[in-house]
Amino acid sequence: MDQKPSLNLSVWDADREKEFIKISEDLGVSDPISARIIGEQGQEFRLELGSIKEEGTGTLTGALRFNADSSLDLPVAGDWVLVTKLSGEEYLIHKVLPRRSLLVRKTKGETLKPDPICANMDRIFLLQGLDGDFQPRRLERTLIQIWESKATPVVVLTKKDLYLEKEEELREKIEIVRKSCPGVEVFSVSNHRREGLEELEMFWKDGSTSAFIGSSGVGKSSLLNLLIGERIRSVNEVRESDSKGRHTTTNRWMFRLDSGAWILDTPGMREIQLWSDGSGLEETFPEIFEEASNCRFQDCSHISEPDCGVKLAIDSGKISEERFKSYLKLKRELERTANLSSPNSVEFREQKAKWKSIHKEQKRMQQQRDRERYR
Ligand SMILES: Nc1nc2c(ncn2[C@@H]2O[C@H](COP(=O)(O)OP(=O)(O)OP(=O)(O)O)[C@@H](O)[C@H]2O)c(=O)[nH]1
Ligand SMILES: [Zn+2]
Repeated sequence: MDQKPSLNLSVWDADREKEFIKISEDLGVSDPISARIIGEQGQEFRLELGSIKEEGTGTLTGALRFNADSSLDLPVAGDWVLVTKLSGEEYLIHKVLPRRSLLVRKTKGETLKPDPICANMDRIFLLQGLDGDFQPRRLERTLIQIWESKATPVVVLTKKDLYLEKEEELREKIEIVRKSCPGVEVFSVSNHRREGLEELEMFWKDGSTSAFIGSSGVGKSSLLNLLIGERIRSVNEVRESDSKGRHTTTNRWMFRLDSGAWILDTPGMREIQLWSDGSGLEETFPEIFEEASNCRFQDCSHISEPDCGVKLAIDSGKISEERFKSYLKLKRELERTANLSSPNSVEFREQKAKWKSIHKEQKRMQQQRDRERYR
C-alpha cells in the first residue's frame, strides 16, 4: 500500500492504553483516568479527560513533584497523564505517560537546565514575520530543536500583506527562507488579508496536534483566531470563569478546531536557547552532512583539512557560504554547552540519553504498528 501512515505522535491509541494500564498497576491507584494537558497556568493544569471529553483542573501529587529528577518529569501542554478524581472537576495528576515528541529549550543563563515547552506534538509551526522580525538565520537555530523534538517542523512567514507593492522582494525573501530550511515546507500568510490560509488547512484535517511558536507579535494569536473563528481572549475568559473565576495569566493553551485538530498557542520567544546534543544539526543542514561523506577524513572539521568534500562544495557553489558559517556557529555553540563543566552537563547527557532510549523504543513500536497495519 502506498498510502503514508498518518501522524500519530499525539493520539491516544492501543500502545498508550497499554502504557497507561502498566503505570496504573505500578502506582497501585484506584480508578485511574487518562487525561491530556490542554492548558498550563502556574501550578495548575487544564485537562481534557480522555474517555468523557470533559474538561477539568489538575494539580500534581506531592510524589510526582518531589520525585521529579528535573522539569522533564513534570507535565507540559500536550502531555498524556494519569489522573484520579478529587472532587467536582478537580483532579490529581500522578504521572506523565511516555512522550512521543518533546520540544525542549535550555533555560536562560549559564546553567544547563532543560525547559520543556510542549509534548506529543505532531507538527510544530515556526512562525516568522516578514517585517522587522525577519531573520532566516534564527530559523536554523530553532529548527535544530524542533527536529530533535521528533515533531515535523513547518515554517510560516506572516504579514505578507506588507509586500503588496513589492512582489519581487517577497519572492526573494521566501526563496532565502526555503534555502535555509531544506526539507521543511515553507508557507507565507497574511492574517489581515486572510491570504495563504487554505494552503495550511490540510494540516488540520487529520485530527493532529500542532504548536505555534515564534517571536512575540509574529501573529500566532491572530492566525489562531482566524482558524477557530472566535477571539482567543474571549476563549480564555470563558475558561478562566469556569475555573472558578480565578484570573491568572495564562501561559499555554491548546485550542480545538472544528476538525478535531488541536493547536497550542505559546507565548512569544524570540530566540531559543539550545538544549541539544547536536543530533538535530544533520536534519537542519542536510547538504553539509551529505557532502561531508566525500571528505578524506571521517572527523573532518571542514576548515583546514585536505580533500574536504564540504570545502569543494562551497567552492563550486553547491553549499552556500552563509549556510556553512551558520552551521559552524551553531555547532560551536553546541560544543560549548555540552562541555560546560558543571554537574548539569552530566544531568544533560543523562536526560538526553533517557529521552533518546524512550524514543528509540517508540520508533520500534511505531514500525511494528505500521507493519501490522499495512500487511
Ligand atoms: N500587517 C500584518 N500585521 C499582522 C498580521 N497578523 C498579525 N498582525 C499584527 O501583529 C500584532 C501581533 O499579533 P498577535 O497575533 O498578537 O501576535 P502573537 O504572535 O500572538 O504575539 P504574542 O502573543 O505576544 O506572542 C498585532 O498588532 C496584529 O494586528 C498580518 O498578517 N499582517
Ligand atoms: Zn571536510
